[in-house]
Amino acid sequence: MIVDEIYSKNSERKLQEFNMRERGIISLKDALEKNQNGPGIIAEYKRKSPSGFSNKSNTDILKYFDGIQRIIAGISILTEPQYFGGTPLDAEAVQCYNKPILIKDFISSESMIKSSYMSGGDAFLLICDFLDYASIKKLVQYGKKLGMDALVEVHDPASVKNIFPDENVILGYNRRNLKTLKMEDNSEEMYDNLKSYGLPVVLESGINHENINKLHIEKYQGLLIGSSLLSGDTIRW
Ligand SMILES: O=C(O)c1ccccc1NCC(=O)[C@H](O)[C@H](O)COP(=O)(O)O
Repeated sequence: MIVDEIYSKNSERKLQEFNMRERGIISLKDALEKNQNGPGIIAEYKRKSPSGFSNKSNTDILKYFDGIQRIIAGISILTEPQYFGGTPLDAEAVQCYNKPILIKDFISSESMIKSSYMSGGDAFLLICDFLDYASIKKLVQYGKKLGMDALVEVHDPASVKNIFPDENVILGYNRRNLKTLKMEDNSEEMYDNLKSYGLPVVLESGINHENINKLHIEKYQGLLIGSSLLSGDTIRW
């Protein structure tokens, strides 16, 4: 499975050695909780993805965020180069918008969290479908020491047992099954379970102008949107 491959290559990733932060931490969790008029949009930047997305319309990252900075609550950056065409330079570059930056890499170690922090990240991703409870707990607590929030994401209902709820945690439901790469939306069934933790919940993947009014988005504190916005889609509700 591609995602297993990505995790297995984490040990080969070149980590950020120099502190490229230009500002203090901006809490993604606070930004989503403060967002009044409905869910906050977390706009994701990527040049490509394993499910076949290729960014042809917005190849200039700063031009892209110049254009949408007024309508978004946060920024998601994939710095992974091989599968997403990313680089830590993307995270460093978007600090200028003073929006919370989520490093959406497949984080599996404290050194990757530290590297995300040094690149300008304010939050990081932990995926319950691939990391066990003990790892999620350890990494959430390490990130908390740096002042960072953790987006603790699930797709498979069986992975909910790996959630470690803490004050720096945001929960995410990924509509995409990262084991099959298929969009398998179980959000109706999963939402109440996730909401019972009393933490903000973000809906992720495959959100576009055609389905946004069918996804009951008013229940969520955040929407994580990549491909459709990068392809020029207009998202409004
Ligand atoms: O997007 C993929 O193809 C993908 C494949 C394997 C693992 C993760 C993948 N994407 C990461 C994400 O979760 C999405 O980039 C993010 O939720 C935005 O999704 P979208 O709006 O559909 O681009």
